[in-house]
Amino acid sequence: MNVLKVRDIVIGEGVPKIIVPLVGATEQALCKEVESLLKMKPDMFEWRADLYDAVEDSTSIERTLGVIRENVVNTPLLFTFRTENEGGKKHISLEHYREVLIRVISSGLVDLVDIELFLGEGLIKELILLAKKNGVFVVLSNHDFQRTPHKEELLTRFSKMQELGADIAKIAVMPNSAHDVITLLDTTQEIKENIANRPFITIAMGDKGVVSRLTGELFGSSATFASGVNKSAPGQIEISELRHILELLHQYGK
Ligand SMILES: O=C1C[C@@](O)(C(=O)O)C[C@@H](O)[C@@H]1O
Repeated sequence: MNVLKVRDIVIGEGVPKIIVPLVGATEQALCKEVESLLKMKPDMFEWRADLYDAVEDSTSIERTLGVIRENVVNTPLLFTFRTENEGGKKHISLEHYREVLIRVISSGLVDLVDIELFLGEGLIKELILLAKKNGVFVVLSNHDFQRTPHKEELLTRFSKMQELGADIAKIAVMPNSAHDVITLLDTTQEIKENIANRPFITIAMGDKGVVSRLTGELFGSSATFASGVNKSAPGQIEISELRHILELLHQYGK
């Protein structure tokens, strides 16, 4: 599998990289959050801009993004506007989503952007092209907060993400049983062995899925989301606990 180098972080080899979401609603809250989380040395920050109060104002988003960029220093920064359909907190028109993403990608302030697979091929292709021009990596993502689709469906979605040119493909599902967690892990293993030619992330969310956030090195998922000041999705665990378990599993997985 090819690795992806983002600043000083190599994604796709060794211990899965820890991504911490920034969930503050104001610039001030976000600055405080970055200040306290930097001490925990995450591998990457994700700004969940759908949780930001002034989300309707793309000028304000860009300004705050500039402040976050300055504060995270050299830590890679992922910009995510999660739509309501896939677990986001605010309703946003497709038009506004496009405007925000174009602005963010062109700003020179982020290393990666999240784009949802189900937003439609036209928009995805346009944004990926712009991202490539601007040297921004693309995480193509898909989330199901209700259930775990069957393995064939997950593999189809994953292949589509690679085909569209994702630098990282990411799938998060909700398990309703232990069997669903096994489906996610089995799919992950299959992707690693037979499909992936670049790093990818899989997650089973919620309490039942916690094991999937810990075992990426064994099954193939290259990064995992920890909770920072707050969780941005169910099942995230705290960064130092997560790091301890990842390193423990790394020792025994060699
Ligand atoms: O896509 C993801 C993964 C996630 O949903 C999780 O389950 O950890 C958390 C989100 O912040 C992020 O955008």
